Amino acid sequence: MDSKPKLVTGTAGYVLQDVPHLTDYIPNLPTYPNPLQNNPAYSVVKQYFVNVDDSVPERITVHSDSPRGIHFRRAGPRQRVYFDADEVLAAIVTCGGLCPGLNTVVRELVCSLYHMYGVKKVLGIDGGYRGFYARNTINLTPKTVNDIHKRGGTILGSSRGGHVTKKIVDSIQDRGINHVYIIGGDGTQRGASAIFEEVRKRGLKVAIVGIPKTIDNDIPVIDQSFGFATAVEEAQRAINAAHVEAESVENGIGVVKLMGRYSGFIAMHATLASRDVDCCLIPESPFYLEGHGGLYDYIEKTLKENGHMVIVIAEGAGQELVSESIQSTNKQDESGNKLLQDVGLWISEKIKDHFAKHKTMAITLKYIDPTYMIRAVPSNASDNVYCTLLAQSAVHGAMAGYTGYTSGLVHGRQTYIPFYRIIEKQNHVVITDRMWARLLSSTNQPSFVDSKCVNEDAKEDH
Ligand SMILES: Nc1ncnc2c1ncn2[C@@H]1O[C@H](COP(=O)(O)OP(=O)(O)OP(=O)(O)O)[C@@H](O)[C@H]1O
Ligand SMILES: O=P(O)(O)OC[C@H]1O[C@](O)(CO)[C@@H](O)[C@@H]1O
Ligand SMILES: [Mg+2]
Repeated sequence: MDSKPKLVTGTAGYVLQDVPHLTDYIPNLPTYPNPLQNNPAYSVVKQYFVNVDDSVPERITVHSDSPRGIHFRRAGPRQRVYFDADEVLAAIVTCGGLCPGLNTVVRELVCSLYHMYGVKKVLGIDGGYRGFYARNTINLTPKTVNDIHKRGGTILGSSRGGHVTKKIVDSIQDRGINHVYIIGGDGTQRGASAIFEEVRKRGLKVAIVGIPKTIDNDIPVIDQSFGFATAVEEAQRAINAAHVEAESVENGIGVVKLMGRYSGFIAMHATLASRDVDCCLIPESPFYLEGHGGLYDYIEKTLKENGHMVIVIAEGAGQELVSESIQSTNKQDESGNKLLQDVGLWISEKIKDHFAKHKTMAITLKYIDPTYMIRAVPSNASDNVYCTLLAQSAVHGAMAGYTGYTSGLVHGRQTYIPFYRIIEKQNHVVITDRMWARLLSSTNQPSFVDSKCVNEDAKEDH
């Protein structure tokens, strides 16, 4: 059975959704003074250690009569730790699709363990979850990871599928691993939660820590996932190319397909950043092609006014329309994620066919699909800083005996979030939210929705 959520309540409706601690199921664990107390880099910093009561609110927009609401435990170093440095054998694994910053997180986990806590035994698990069953692991030291943040991808390798909880925990137990840092998206965090439950059931002194990774930015609760900003930045190159191509010919249309299986954050942010995009189509906002207020109408109007246009489409957008014209295959990847039809190619053909058939105007359309280019690059400077803080927070938490949590940024503060909050749902663009309204007013595209049909319950402020 899954462990129960740990809730701490206080006055005025205060709720702390706390994370598990090793002492919840192992009594009388010895503690040690935090070695950072003797580290000149940290000991001079006033209030460096986090107060045990510090927590971060989930919602920061409040009214005078609002209850204090849900909070998460603030991340950071504690006065006392539950592991002696020599006792720790840490393992790091990267799972799921690539994302800029994976190598930075790996590097900073290794360096934080070594330099802050004096932990010398750190293993890299080769090729995702299935690597736990493999014979080989990769020895990680500050020297071997020194410049890996300059490279895209992950030096550890990654994979989809292959998660067998019991076999993974057997491997953790057999090897004597007692810190497990699991970097990955929603599927990975589900896997990490299952590993935590099994570890707890077996009563093992093993900290299981998740670090959220996804360029789709579809992990809930956290402000933004690492690598997302880099992916959005890289997407600008494709949009720029589409714009240059489109404005160089009469009635030129540039179509760019960007990643985003179920969430259109990359497309939305890339559009807002670029200002050259006239229409952004995302999975959360159904659209239609024909008739008044449809896409064809809008394209015709924009071309008449500007002579060219750029359309950005997220890979998961309009899948229901694609399935109407191409037979849906229901194919899945090894992790069980549905494999999508190529909506970029489909919409490009539809637009070309429409204008050829109706002969309203001659158009030239160029389709750009940067796919893996936006996630295979190394992380940019701000993502590198973000990855560093995430990794350091993850290590502080494990050393302090916390477990079963994802390390994440909430309103600009590092926190420890219980797995059940991370895996309960996916983060989506809320089309009744101000951010989408900002996009609509920047592109001037039709909203494709009838305001009367908007579900009031779906409204959320950002
Ligand atoms: N429900 C689950 N329980 C246990 N393991 C899971 C579950 N879902 C996925 N996994 C495992 O997690 C790993 C990664 O999952 P997935 O391929 O879905 O990528 P992800 O972590 O969601 O990242 P992304 O979607 O950003 O690429 C895989 O090894 C998969 O087997
Ligand atoms: O081809 P792969 O490796 O399965 O990855 C594709 C998927 O991974 C992601 O980048 C992250 O989930 C999605 O946007 C995309 O659909
Ligand atoms: Mg996923």
